[in-house]
Amino acid sequence: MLEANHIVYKYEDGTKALNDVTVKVNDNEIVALLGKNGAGKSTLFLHFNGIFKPDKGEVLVEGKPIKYNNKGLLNVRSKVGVVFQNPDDQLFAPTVQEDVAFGPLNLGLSQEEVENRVKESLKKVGMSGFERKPPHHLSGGQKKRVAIAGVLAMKPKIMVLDEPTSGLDPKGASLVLKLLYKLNSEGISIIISTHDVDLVPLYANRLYVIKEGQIIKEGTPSEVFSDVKTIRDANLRLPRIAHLAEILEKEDSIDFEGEYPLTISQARNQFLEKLDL
Ligand SMILES: Nc1ncnc2c1ncn2[C@@H]1O[C@H](COP(=O)(O)OP(=O)(O)OP(=O)(O)O)[C@@H](O)[C@H]1O
Repeated sequence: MLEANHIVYKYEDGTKALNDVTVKVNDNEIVALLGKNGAGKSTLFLHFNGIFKPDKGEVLVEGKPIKYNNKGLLNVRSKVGVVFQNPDDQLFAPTVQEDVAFGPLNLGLSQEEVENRVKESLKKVGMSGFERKPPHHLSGGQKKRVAIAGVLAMKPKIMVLDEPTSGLDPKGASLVLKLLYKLNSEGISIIISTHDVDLVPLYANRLYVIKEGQIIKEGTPSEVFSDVKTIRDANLRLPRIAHLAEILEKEDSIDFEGEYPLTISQARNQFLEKLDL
């Protein structure tokens, strides 16, 4: 569905932000890219819809390399929707309605189709009724949802979200994640960047860990978080529940056999079994 193969990218000042990065999002997957500040997550994501062109390597959408001409980029942007880390970088029209309409208008769709898409997208993100508001009058969580609506209005097959829960309170974060989960169940493949290790096991099918512009681990949440050394090496921490299991293993000799629980339900099952209750 979406592939970045051996991407190398250097900024103009000489910072080598990506050094041979290969990641893949399969059909209908939710993939998370985990990495500390400055690891290269945003730089990689800006390659996914052709905003950045790699110095080396290539990005493929539905098996075809991105073409960096106007037609090619329009084609990619109708398939791959990128939601930036900071919604203020994305929302610039005077009203929510105009903002969400911007992408579909650029696709050359009829006024009627554009209006339908705006209505449908705002409904999906729970922002109907905000059409006339200026985006800068919205809260952080509302801005994120309008930014997502703007991408949804393009009817993408793949959504790329840079830290979709950062800066949101727990309820706001949970609303956004539930929305992404729903969109995924409707057939959209998703890749998210984050350092929120507690939420990741709840939604991601597969994880990549990036450090200093290189992928240092790939696998299911359980495979990745069982590799405690790599997680710490990437300057990340274990999910709280796994950390509790790690302490119980060290201090109370409870053997989790290399597979720490990551969610409350996994913990319940494993604790009941290990503690023989
Ligand atoms: N415009 C730029 N010019 C020069 N260097 C940059 C630029 N933007 C980012 N970098 C550098 O590239 C590297 C990767 O940055 P990037 O923003 O991709 O990291 P990130 O993983 O998204 O971090 P964060 O979690 O803080 O958003 C960092 O060393 C950063 O300082």
